Amino acid sequence: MRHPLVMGNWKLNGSKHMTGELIAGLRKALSGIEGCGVAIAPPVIYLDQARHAISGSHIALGAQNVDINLSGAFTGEVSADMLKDIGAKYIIIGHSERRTYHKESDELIAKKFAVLKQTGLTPVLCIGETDAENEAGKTEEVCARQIDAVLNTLGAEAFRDTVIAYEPVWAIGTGKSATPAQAQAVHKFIRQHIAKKDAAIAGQVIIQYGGSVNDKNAAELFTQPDIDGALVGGASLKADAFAAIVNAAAAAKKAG
Ligand SMILES: O=C[C@H](O)COP(=O)(O)O
Repeated sequence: MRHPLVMGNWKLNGSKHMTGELIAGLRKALSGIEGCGVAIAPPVIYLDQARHAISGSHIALGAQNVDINLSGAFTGEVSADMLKDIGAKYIIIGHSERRTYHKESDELIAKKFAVLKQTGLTPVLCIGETDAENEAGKTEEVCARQIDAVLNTLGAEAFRDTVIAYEPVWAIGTGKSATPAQAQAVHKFIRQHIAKKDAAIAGQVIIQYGGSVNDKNAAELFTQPDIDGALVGGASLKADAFAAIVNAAAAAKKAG
């Protein structure tokens, strides 16, 4: 039975002070929450501090990127082995900011997915269409292509115990979230697309929604049957807002 996962992607934000304060606030606000997984992905330089700060809590550690190589002459990169060593579990790959600013291709992202699986880490595969693609009615085509890069190279089994984050690019950081109905339609399409290869795998994969999720709109998004939590950017930088989103996911799980 799959469960919701709410994950905070801090992106390029934070400091030693902020990491300590935010995690202390989260621990307080999230104590006793059940039925919803929680993870945070601070910048890589704060992972070790964050690992100590979340120790003994239900908050899992995540990271925002990984290299396809495990070691060697790859200046500036961070490997899956290193992320595992530092205690990270959920690793975001294919975020639209990396696809856009770092020109990451579907093929490269599929390789990242593979190295994470080999290392025993959990990929959080971000997919989603741009505004222009949405306007052109290409949402399903784009999402299918981004999933197929993994499906066609690693097979449906690779999606066991993994996470997909549907993040329409036009909704990220804009304050303009997809409506619950819009998001549900795409999430259903994603699950059905994987189910064409393996229904059991499709049924257990966690499909998060991401894109301007906040403490006001989260509850309604989580009433949708194929939305399993959220990948949260801006609102994950405030303990109260992030905790409210986690609470909404836990309440939705309890209700239904
Ligand atoms: O990874 C998170 C997403 O990019 C969403 O960011 P946002 O919540 O600031 O729109």
